[in-house]
Amino acid sequence: MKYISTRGNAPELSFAEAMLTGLARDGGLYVPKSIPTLSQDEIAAMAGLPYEEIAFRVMKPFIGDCFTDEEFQGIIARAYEGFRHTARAPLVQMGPNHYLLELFHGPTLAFKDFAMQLIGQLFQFELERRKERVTIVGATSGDTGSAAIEAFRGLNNVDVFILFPDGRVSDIQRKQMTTPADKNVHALALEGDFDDCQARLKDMFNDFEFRDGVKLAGVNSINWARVLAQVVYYFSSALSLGAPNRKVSFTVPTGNFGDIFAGFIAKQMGLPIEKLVIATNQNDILHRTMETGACTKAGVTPSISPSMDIQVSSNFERALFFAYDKDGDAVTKLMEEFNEGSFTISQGAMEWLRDQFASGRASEEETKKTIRNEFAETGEVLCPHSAIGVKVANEQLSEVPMITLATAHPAKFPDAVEDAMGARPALPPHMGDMMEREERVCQVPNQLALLETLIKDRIAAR
Ligand SMILES: Cc1ncc(COP(=O)(O)O)c(C=O)c1O
Ligand SMILES: N[C@@H](CCOP(=O)(O)O)C(=O)O
Repeated sequence: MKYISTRGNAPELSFAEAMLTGLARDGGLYVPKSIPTLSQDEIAAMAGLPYEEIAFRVMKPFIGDCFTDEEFQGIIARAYEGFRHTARAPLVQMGPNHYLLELFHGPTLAFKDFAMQLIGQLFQFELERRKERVTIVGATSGDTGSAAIEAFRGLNNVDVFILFPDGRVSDIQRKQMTTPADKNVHALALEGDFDDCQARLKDMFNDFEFRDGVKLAGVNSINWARVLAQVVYYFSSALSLGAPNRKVSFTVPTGNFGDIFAGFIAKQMGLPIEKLVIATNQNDILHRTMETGACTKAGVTPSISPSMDIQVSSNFERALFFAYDKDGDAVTKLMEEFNEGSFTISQGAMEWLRDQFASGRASEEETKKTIRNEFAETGEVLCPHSAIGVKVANEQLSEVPMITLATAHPAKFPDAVEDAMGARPALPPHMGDMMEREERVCQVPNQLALLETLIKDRIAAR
């Protein structure tokens, strides 16, 4: 199994190499050269199996010979043993044909734990085997950062630096990133928004002297291994509702497009998915693009769903690569135009995208109303991101069962939830004292050179 860049101008890599590399050296994102498929019988045979076994069968075709079966099964077992729900990703019925996939039972209460716990184990295994160390730099709008810190804290062969937008994450998200005392964890509050954090991260990858000097690695969904781990719960949830003999649809609260792209991969592998619905908040560049064919930056407006406050949606590039028939030059050109503010998608590519994805958006008021109404009608307390999914899913319901991804625990966003429904969701007991814990954070300007110097100095001081 080989991986190629969406910009067509970087070396082909194995799974392990692509995982440790992060962003391709031509600025693109790694994707599998061809997407492996599972037969309907192979999918049917997974019904009723534990999550870990489904994970093994779904991901194995993508890893080539990088790990033996025994090694990979051990890695998966260790990744999910800390989850607080035996099903790992349980389904809850919201209506006659609508289900919620609860993805917040991992250690940091967000769907990011599914991938981050796995790549934490994969990195440890691979770095020990190679006797190497790396510097992880991550950009976060709140959840990726906390999940990455939890997965990599305390490791000797990894330093983890997390850039988050100062003042634009929830208090709990900030505390999750700034309170771990481990010496290898560095929380950096950047002056700017998430797009600035992600842009500086990509700049660091494109500065080869810095990249090679610190042995830079990435754990955002630019890293293919992140996307792969997220493919699994599309299978596990669809199987619970009768796949492959019954089709299902998914609605996915979307920001950086990683989670819904994982759904696209599940479909390409043979999982019978009727619809994949992109749900955005008021920062609705993806919804506008799907409607008009023009992808135009409009600046980020802070919302009550801060983890989705994104305009430069990294993984959309992976979708474009497939929409343009794997033409790396065409993708490079679009991305260059986007750097200037906007690009227009060709009619053929747009038809392909509309065939693969539907879309919708939720305003701030609609999000709050959904939290309030769903609690009254079903008893389920939704986080604002999940509520956006539910609002958009409700507009797309049909005779095919709809699964909406609940991407975070409501207690990560207590102010927004309380404002919407008048009650404050409680944190699980292991995080009950979170607000009293002491913080360690460094405020940083949005300047590449200063950030690189800070990272190099911190590593040298270790
Ligand atoms: C809670 C939550 N929901 C939804 C999203 C959007 O996911 P993606 O970026 O994979 O589209 C994120 C972060 O990206 C998130 O943290
Ligand atoms: N919402 C994310 C943004 C980063 O997304 P990623 O999936 O590319 O890591 C966050 O919470 O940080």
